Amino acid sequence: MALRGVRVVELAGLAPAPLCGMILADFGAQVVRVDRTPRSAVATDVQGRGKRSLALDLKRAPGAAVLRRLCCGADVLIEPFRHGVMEKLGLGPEVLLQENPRLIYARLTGFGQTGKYAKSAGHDINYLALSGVLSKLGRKNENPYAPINLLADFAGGGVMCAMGIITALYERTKSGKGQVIDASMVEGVAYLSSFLWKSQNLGLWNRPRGENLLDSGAPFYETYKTADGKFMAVGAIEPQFYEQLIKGLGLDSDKLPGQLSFSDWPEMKKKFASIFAQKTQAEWCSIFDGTDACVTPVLSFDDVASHQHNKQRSSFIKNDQEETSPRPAPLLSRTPAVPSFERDPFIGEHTEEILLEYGFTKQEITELYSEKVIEVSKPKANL
Ligand SMILES: C[C@H](CCC[C@@H](C)[C@H]1CC[C@H]2[C@@H]3[C@H](O)C[C@@H]4C[C@H](O)CC[C@]4(C)[C@H]3C[C@H](O)[C@]12C)C(=O)SCCNC(=O)CCNC(=O)[C@H](O)C(C)(C)COP(=O)(O)OP(=O)(O)OC[C@H]1O[C@@H](n2cnc3c(N)ncnc32)[C@H](O)[C@@H]1OP(=O)(O)O
Repeated sequence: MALRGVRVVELAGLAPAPLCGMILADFGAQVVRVDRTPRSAVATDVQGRGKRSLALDLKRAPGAAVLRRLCCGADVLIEPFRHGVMEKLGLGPEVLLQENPRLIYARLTGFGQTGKYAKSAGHDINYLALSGVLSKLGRKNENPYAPINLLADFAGGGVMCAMGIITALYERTKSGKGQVIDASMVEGVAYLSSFLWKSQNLGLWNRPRGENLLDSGAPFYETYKTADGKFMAVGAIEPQFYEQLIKGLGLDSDKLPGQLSFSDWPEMKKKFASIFAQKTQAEWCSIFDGTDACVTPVLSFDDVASHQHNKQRSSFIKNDQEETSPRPAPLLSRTPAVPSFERDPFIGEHTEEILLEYGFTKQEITELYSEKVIEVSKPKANL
């Protein structure tokens, strides 16, 4: 796998950092998740695939010292706390990079390491709001709408941070040096929205929210309910594809207003909606599959893995617990990701083996354990 041999220490966090660690693990990195003690706490990381867990109390000086030693032997540290937390623990970048100048110290936060909000709490919706992107999302005459926590937490956060780490790893092959990554989700999601900024002069966004080409204003870029209560997604932007949509709907384009006649869009939406409501999703699929009309079913999580196209590409996988999830993307031809099929780790499940691997002696481990700096958890037998 592409990242084989890369050693990552991920400090347990809420949602974005766990995705970042999981991506690196899927592509072959050895990811150690540092969980809090006590180990009786339930892991909140549902993206623990391929990781091992070490339970360590960072608030105690010997615990912080353990992390410093781990970072001496690691390539990457991912920390998900607000600015100042690591410094307070004596684990700031100036300390860790001095001890290991090759370390890539990734700081994945909402607001970044500097600025008015650097020390404030926040969540996806707040980062999305501050990036300007949230103001663009939502239907006509409705409040801005945050599409789950996908955009800031995961796209602008976890994925962007993984990109930063891989870029820094590549740069290190030339310089031999690590560096600090200040991955702010506000900036990550703003960067992700570059197209919106760069396309402003094209007139794509001149109208109020929900009345533009790609923000649910256009009838040919919309979802429509079918006779069986399901939905179809329509993305027929280019005129040649729009023509196929019109044909599939059984309409005659000579009798319709022009595709880009904004004032007719609300009426056209009503027309399309009433036609889509006359057939089931399966019936619409049989009409549009194999055409270039850019019309696809809106699949539920129940249906997605068994859809023929996804099945043909094995886009979804089942782990040993029979849980379905998306296969890592993108597909690399020679060195594809090989996700673990095992269950996620329990908190502290691998404490001892990780410490041994990072050069701690049995004696040291016993002392850390008796001082309650680390915790060790053995999975219970399934009786
Ligand atoms: C919208 C999403 C969030 C969705 C998350 C949900 C999926 C989950 C949220 C709540 C979960 C539920 C809940 O936990 C209850 C149940 C628990 C059960 O176990 C499972 C079921 C639950 C129902 C559970 C289910 C789900 O998991 C939830 C519903 C987001 O937007 S996530 C993005 C958030 N933002 C960031 O990550 C940006 C950077 N981080 C921050 O800004 C802050 O960390 C944040 C998120 C605001 C939290 O602030 P907080 O004050 O809590 O933390 P920090 O200031 O960062 O400081 C951390 C402190 O912890 C100490 N520490 C860390 N590690 C250790 C250690 N190993 N040992 C000792 N101490 C440690 C550290 O020193 C800091 O201490 P101080 O505060 O004293 O400095």
